[in-house]
Amino acid sequence: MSEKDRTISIQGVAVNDSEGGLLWSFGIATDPRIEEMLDDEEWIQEAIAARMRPILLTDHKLIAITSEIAGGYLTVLSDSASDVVMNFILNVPFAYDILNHILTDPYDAMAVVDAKEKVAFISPIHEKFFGMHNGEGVGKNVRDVIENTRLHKVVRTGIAEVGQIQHMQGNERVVSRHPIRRDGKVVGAIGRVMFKGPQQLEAMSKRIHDLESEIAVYKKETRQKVKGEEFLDMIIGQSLAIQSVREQIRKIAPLDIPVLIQGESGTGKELVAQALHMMSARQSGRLVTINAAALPETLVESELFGYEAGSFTGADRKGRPGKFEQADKGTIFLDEIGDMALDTQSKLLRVLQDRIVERVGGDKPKHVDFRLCSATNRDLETFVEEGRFRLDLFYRISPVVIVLPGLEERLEDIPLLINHFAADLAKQYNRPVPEIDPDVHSFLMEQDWPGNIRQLRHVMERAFVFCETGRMSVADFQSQQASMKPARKVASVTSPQAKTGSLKDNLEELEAKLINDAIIRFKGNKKKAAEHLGVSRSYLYKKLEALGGDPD
Ligand SMILES: Nc1ncnc2c1ncn2[C@@H]1O[C@H](COP(=O)(O)OP(=O)(O)OP(=O)(O)O)[C@@H](O)[C@H]1O
Repeated sequence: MSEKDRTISIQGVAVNDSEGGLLWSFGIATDPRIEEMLDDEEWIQEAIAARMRPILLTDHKLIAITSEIAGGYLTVLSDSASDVVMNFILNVPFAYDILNHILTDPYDAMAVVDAKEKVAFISPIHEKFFGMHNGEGVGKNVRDVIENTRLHKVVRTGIAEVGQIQHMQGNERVVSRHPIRRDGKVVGAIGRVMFKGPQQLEAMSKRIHDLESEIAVYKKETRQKVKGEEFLDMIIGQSLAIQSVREQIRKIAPLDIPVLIQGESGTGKELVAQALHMMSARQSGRLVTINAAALPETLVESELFGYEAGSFTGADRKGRPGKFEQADKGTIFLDEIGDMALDTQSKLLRVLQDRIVERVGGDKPKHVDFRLCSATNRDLETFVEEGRFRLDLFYRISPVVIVLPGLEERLEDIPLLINHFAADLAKQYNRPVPEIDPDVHSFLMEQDWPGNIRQLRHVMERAFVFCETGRMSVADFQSQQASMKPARKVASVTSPQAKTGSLKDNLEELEAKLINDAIIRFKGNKKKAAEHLGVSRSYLYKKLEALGGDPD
């Protein structure tokens, strides 16, 4: 503050004798209203006690500071600052003491600079901290007094800096710096530094850090859960059987244990594998699918383990990671594992035991971290008995087994599935969602579904594509009846010719008939026949083989 400012703010002075009588007044203190106040001993005693007293006149707001002097009292009257300051002094009888506390608080030091960046005030504790004696810093440029200060910058920019860390005397301190304005103009800046014990600060910062990490973990878990639940919701159905499947997935997914998914073709094994992956902690890794039935024997090793550059003719110049490497930190989904050649089974077993892969043509074994999920529509136990599947591999892949029900075990889910596919197909073909006649539900619930949900989807798709009215009726499905004979009626037609009365024999016979019809209808084209039946090609080949037909 300049000399000029200082004289301007003092508006008047008065001297009282020791009895409280007014002896002399100067400036605004000569105003009769003020003189009357000052001439009152009680008022003087109260002013002494409070150290600061407000004087509110209609045209003036003043602050009186009264001190004892030899033989009487001296009162200095100055202009009040803002209304807030005035209210503070008016309402807090110990306002002076608070100001004194703020200026001398040993845990919360203060420094004030003027517009010329000179130190106008610095708390005694702060001065001591910098090894200066009382008053030594005042009047000096703040940069020469406070290490790493930015108060001069705050004076220049007028921008506050709150909660920053300042390195001083080998310590990290939390500081806040604020510009101070009068009539909109920056007249100085105030800096405050927390001098709390370093242990307290460290403990506080550690606690904040711990809480932040905890929150991050919860956030990640919630995100994973929400994302995972979306995949679980994709498994449509409210039957007890499908509810139990969803419950098993929920329980098993977070555990890093191998899972075997068993179920007929088209029952949703791949959907389950996706949900298991997305509901596990590995969801940000990849879900890599290997179709074991389609693995060409000559390329098994390079497919599964990858290869190094130039390891065989036709190999990629840079080399390529195999499926296991791609699944590192993720999940490997071995689909149709029952159809895996015995030789390949041994190779697979080695990786499952050691979790180490070596690229073809390479010499650097690599550890891979994956969760194993396998699926089959085969009866693996029988395969093991027949020597077509390794027992040790069977144990490795099946600590937990999820068995998916065939569609005939949950016919009550058909209406839900129909609605789901209708909405899905409408999206896929960019058409409005069709209305569905209620008797479509009962009609489709009466059919036989050897190809399960995949077959139901195909049937829906064909009907949807040809339905031009925006309303699907039974007629839209009747044309496809060759591929979905009514289960109950067919059973009664075929039972007289069946070898025995058992359901299994009847179903096998019916299946053989349907396959035969499809092969005839598509003039031996197995791809089309499999599509029409809603089964995978490999399933059709196996069936033809079993029926003694020519799979090729
Ligand atoms: N519960 C279900 N809800 C909705 N769609 C399903 C459901 N189950 C299967 N699907 C759908 O049926 C089709 C076949 O499912 P998926 O490929 O998962 O069967 P799969 O058991 O793996 O068959 P395959 O053994 O022939 O490979 C997919 O289009 C899938 O989205």
